[in-house]
Amino acid sequence: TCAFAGQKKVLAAYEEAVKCGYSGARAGRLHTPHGVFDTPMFMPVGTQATVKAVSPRELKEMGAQIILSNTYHLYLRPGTELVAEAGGLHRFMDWDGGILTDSGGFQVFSLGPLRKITEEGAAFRSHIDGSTQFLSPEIAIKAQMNLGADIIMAFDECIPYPAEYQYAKLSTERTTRWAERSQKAHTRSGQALFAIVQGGMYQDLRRVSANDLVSLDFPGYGIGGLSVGEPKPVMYEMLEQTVPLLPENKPRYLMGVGTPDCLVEAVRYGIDMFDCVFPTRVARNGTAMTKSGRLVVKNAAYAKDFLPIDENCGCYACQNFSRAYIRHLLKADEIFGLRLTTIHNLYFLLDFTKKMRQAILEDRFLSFREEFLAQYCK
Ligand SMILES: Nc1ccc2nc(N)nc(O)c2c1
Ligand SMILES: [Zn+2]
Repeated sequence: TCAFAGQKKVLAAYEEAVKCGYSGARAGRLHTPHGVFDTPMFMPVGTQATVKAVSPRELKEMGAQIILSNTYHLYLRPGTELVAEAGGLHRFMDWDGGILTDSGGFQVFSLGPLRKITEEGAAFRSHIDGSTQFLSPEIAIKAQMNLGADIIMAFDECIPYPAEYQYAKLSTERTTRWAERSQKAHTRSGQALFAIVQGGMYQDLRRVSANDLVSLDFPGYGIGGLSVGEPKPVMYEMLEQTVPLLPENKPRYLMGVGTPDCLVEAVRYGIDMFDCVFPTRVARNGTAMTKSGRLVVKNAAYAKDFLPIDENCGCYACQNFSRAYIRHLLKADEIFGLRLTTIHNLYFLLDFTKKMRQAILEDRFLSFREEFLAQYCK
């Protein structure tokens, strides 16, 4: 194992514990006002100030450290001033762990039906009431300061896939100018602002974006514009181009990823943080995640299967209930069924990142990756 390299800096400081093997994989610790958290880490998504179908107490029990919320949604409803009056997002949703808020960049482009992007910002129609709305770096940062998350994101444009080179170039350059405006608008101490690398699927634009943002000196870096429909090998190629340009002593956050096979590849390239709606979303249509792939517990095959989803899983669902019972609940549209599949899927990913961290610390990450990928069918 390589030597320890850590330097303590204020907020979202990244203390690299161990770098191993011939991969970029590393195990670190992220310092925030709400605690010190282990990486690699998976962050459950709580878009509207709740991780759908589970309580903060259950999240704590399953080992969640930092959870995500979305500025776009909370800005539209109930409003970020209201959350500030309630004492901030931690108080509002009774979560005393870490919170990271996304800036709205992605949601505007994926949710807002009508949108117009200018140098100033993005005009869009609210998906709730169709009203005309506008987000800019200044508005998005002010909203995130109101919410009071430990880590907030610069306002960016998530470039759609595919995109013409020229469009990707102009958009990436604008995202860098927006990052600078985000930095200037960010006046709340005790809160870390991460920039977001863009560049589409173009190696040179990815490198320019990373270099420009690193020279603006942020405490951490998101990698955006990926997991937007591109083939996985293309995503990995963009990681290979981008991650080595980001400072070793700062956290790297791959946004919107993902499935376990993507996580283990991204960790190999040196990613520390992940978020994805996938585990909670597929849980709600009765799909459970296992180390051998997906198990659609709603299928008739499990009607009389009295084993748990996964016999080796330590989660509340697998410790107490059978596939037959969970299938029955899902078929009967019982809310508890969704809760059990959600609890299992979140526990599975949180436990998976813990296993990757352990493998890195014991300098056996590359063999861990091999074994996992051999068993996991995509
Ligand atoms: N795949 C994703 C997911 C979330 C994102 N959020 C922001 N702000 N920007 C992106 O490019 C994202 C990409
Ligand atoms: Zn389980």
